[in-house]
Amino acid sequence: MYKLNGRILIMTSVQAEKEAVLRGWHDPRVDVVLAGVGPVAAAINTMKALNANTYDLVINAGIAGGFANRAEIGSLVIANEIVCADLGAESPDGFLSLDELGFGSSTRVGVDESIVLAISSALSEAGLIAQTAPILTLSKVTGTAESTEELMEREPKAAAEAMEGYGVALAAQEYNLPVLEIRAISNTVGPRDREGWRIKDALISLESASKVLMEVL
Ligand SMILES: O=C(O)c1cccc(C(=O)CC[C@H]2O[C@@H](n3cnc4c(=O)[nH]cnc43)[C@H](O)[C@@H]2O)c1
Repeated sequence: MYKLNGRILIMTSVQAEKEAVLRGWHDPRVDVVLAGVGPVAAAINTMKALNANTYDLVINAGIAGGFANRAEIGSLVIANEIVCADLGAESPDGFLSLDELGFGSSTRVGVDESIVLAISSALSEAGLIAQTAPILTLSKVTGTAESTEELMEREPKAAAEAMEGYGVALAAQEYNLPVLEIRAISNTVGPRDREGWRIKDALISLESASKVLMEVL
């Protein structure tokens, strides 16, 4: 069984996500801090939080879009890799990541496999629908069939996309801290349909997951 010894920083993008986490996770070892929306705000605000206090683990938690037939609405995805999916260059032959362009900055951040395994097993044992898979970070919500298809082809293992994970992960890396990204699926990635977002359902899943995380970590 995995048990963390120390303090945990949880970054959520908005207040509703913060409240969902705090409804599930009552723990003096935990601070839940707002990251803002997007990877840049998330990196800046995570750095500020890490500057102000000492932590042993950083978690980015929130809602996300799930790719069709990979992650259903209301289910949970725990990142086994945090991938920056739009940092690079378009070309007639497809997207070129920063790594492929030779800038030497990795756009993929790894996670501690033992923590991820412990969490996903505990979530499944608690009866929640959970999987581990890469989670993509993008600066904008994918909103057309073409860009969805391109992304799914380019990242065949990715189950979800959100907008903060990579920013939070880079800040955690600066402090040599392990990082996790946990997302509850609110919508299916595809042509923009804001009415179809099931935010309430996703926030309930996030609350349930937080209860389990409190027991595991
Ligand atoms: O309107 C509300 O009540 C509300 C409650 C909680 C969260 C929100 C947000 O709009 C959060 C934005 C946040 O969600 C992530 N997200 C969700 N779906 C996607 C997606 O399909 N593609 C990319 N990001 C997505 C993202 O991390 C945003 O920061 C509203």
